[in-house]
Amino acid sequence: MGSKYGTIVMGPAGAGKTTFCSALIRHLRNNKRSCFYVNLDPAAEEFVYEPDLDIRDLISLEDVMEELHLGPNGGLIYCFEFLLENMDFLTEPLDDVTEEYLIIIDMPGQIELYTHVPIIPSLVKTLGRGSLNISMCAAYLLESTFIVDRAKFFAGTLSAMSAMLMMELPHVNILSKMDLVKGQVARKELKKFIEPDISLLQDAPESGLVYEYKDGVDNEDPRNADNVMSGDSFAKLNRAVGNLIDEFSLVSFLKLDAEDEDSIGTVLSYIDDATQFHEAQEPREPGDDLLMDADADADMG
Ligand SMILES: Nc1nc2c(ncn2[C@@H]2O[C@H](COP(=O)(O)OP(=O)(O)OP(=O)(O)O)[C@@H](O)[C@H]2O)c(=O)[nH]1
Repeated sequence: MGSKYGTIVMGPAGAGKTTFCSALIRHLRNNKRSCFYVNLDPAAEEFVYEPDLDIRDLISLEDVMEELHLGPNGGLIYCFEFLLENMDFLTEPLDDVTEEYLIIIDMPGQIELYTHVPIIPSLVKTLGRGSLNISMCAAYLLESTFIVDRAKFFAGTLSAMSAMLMMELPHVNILSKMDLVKGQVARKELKKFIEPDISLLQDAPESGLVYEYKDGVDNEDPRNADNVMSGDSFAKLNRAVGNLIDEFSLVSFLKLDAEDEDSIGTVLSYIDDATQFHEAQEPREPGDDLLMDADADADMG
């Protein structure tokens, strides 16, 4: 177990990452806990709480785009490659952070940074290794308004899973901006998204299916369709994706409303569990293990 604790806050653009970081910092301060806030978004603009460490002091996306004539995504990848070559910028200040701090790392919204290229996974490995040895957990935010469109919601769930696979970290999934769907969706309906219920995907209307036939062919025969997928294949694909999510039963979401202290507190307690911060604070009494074994035996019996 590491003697430093941290969370890396990820998720698609606009999911509410920076707002969540601010809410988390506010909550930690209210509860007399310390935190060390790291901004790794080289295109970030404004912060409620000034970062303790900011990638923009090393490199700015604007400069990279201007000087190297790169677009925003290529520029971002360049910034992270530059950071990886200059890891002292990150590791030296973090070396001095002590165990009572929660290190909060605010990431950019381009999900390809964690799902397509191994840049962030290798950065995370560096932080978790060696003298730093930070016990990390990923906090992955998905916007709750996605649930109005099931396909979009499940695509978002897949991106969360993809990040889980790439990062190989304890992972907390969060549905952000819950205030925007509160009162709009019945509690029972919402539950099917919190613990993704794949029947939602199977029941999805097969809208969007297009059959296009070439001229002069038998239009009754789907094999002559010039494109896309038949209704059957589409339903089959949905089923396969649904089963994949279902078998990966680790995917469930915590509800977050950045203005609601209780929801922040709940998310924080999951982060503390995932980083094993809780465990380090509450050392077990000798004999606890025996008690647990006895309980387990009783349950088995
Ligand atoms: N209603 C509501 N709005 C929120 C909440 N959290 C964030 N927002 C809004 O969502 C927008 C995006 O929030 P950010 O925190 O900037 O999102 P981000 O994920 O950091 O964005 P990028 O860094 O650009 O990827 C802002 O207008 C926020 O005010 C929330 O809990 N409720």
